[in-house]
Amino acid sequence: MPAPPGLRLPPPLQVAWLVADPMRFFAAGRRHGPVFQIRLPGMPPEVCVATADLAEQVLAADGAGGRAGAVRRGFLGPLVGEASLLTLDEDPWWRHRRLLGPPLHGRAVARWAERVAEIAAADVDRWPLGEPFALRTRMERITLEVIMRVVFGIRDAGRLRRLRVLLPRLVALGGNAAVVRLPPGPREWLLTSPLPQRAGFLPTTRFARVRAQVDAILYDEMARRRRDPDPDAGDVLSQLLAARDEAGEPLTDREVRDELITLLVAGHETTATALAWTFERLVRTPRVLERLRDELAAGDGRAYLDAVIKESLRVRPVVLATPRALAEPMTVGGHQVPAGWCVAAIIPLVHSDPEVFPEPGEFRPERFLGPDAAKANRAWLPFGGGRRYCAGAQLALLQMRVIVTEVLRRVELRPADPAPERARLKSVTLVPARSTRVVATPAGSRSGSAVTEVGEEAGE
Ligand code: HEM
Repeated sequence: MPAPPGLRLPPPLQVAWLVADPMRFFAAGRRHGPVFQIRLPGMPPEVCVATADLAEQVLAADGAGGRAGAVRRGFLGPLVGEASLLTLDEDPWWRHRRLLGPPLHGRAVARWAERVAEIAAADVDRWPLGEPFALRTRMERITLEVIMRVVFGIRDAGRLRRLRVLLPRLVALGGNAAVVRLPPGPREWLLTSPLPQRAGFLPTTRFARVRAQVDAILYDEMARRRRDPDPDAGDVLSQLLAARDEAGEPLTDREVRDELITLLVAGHETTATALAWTFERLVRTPRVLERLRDELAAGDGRAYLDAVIKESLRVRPVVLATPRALAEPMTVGGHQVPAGWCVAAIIPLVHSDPEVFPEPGEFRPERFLGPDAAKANRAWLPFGGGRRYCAGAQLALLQMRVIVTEVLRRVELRPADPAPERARLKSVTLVPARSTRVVATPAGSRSGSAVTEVGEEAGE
């Protein structure tokens, strides 16, 4: 069986192209066929696929030697640790996945709709009116607040104030190339030994200091809640402390810490970016924005709102790919892929297959409402798939429904600049290059639908 064809450029040029223009880079790979190979420096060859059927084959690797954790460990390990859903594989991963499932289930997160709406409303009320601003930054503030309050369950105002500063710093420094690209041995030495800890100018030292400050707060929260548990607290941290695995064992504090940072890293900027793209598309597609406003004002906008969110995540998916390192060889689209290589569904390519999504560049939520909705849903992969399907998808969708509704009932938005925003690569995500620059004005007399309606059905 032949190896898949691919780009012939040397790996350093491939990575330079990927960073400069991710969409053109993958479009160039796609010209070799729906299964193609890319080579990035210091990484095993990666076999990329571009259709829903092939993506299904790739995601089937999860049950057959495909390791998502092994791919992520190198760049996420220093931040999320070793006991994280993102970086674990096999049995230890499965144990964590079962313990994190219930607090993130649709029905469990639905009860947070009112809280999310309050957080969003308080933020929107502070937005500048009549002048351009970056909407993505505001969305990051809102989704960070959601993580701190409903995932970490922090109530103390002083702690919230400190974490509002520390958490974005932690994520930025933990993703800094000067920390991520170091080999594990020297990195561990720089992060933990007393000598380099005196050199405050080093990015590793700055990262280690912020990490220690955040960890101190989280471990203290855990100790308080263990001392004085609140059976009615619905936050994820409280539920994780109470959870027991099949052997009746709880997660250790270290494991809980790693999972809290995991939920922050996986859930904060991704959701903010998804919201930023939703508004970036809405303000440039007045027909859709008008219909959404009208349906929300009429009180039964849930179906159209969901279609808008799905279409936004289709046409501008936040996460680029679903890579798996292969412990066993596998066959994809008639090509043999050896053990040690990676396979990945490239989400924007799957989402722009004209067989499933005619005129794929058009922002048309009706695709998810009409007779072809079932076909569209099968090829819709913004949260990945297989066993490693996004653990926070229900929380992300709940936030998107509630926040879009709250924003539209409070302000009118228009683009600061008519040209659509390009996608820029930020780590493994695609973000709007200008951070969704918009101008807000107070909303007219129309108001949105009840937030409780939006939240109550999140478990569906
Ligand atoms: C719109 C926002 C989001 C998008 C687009 C997104 C997308 C994804 C994708 C594509 C994956 C990889 C799936 C795969 O490889 O097959 C993933 C994994 C994950 N996501 Fe999300 N995500 C979002 C929000 C969230 C939120 C809010 C949380 C939690 C608070 C979260 C937690 C996770 C975790 C823990 C994983 C790792 C799952 C595992 O490997 O078992 N995500 N997400």
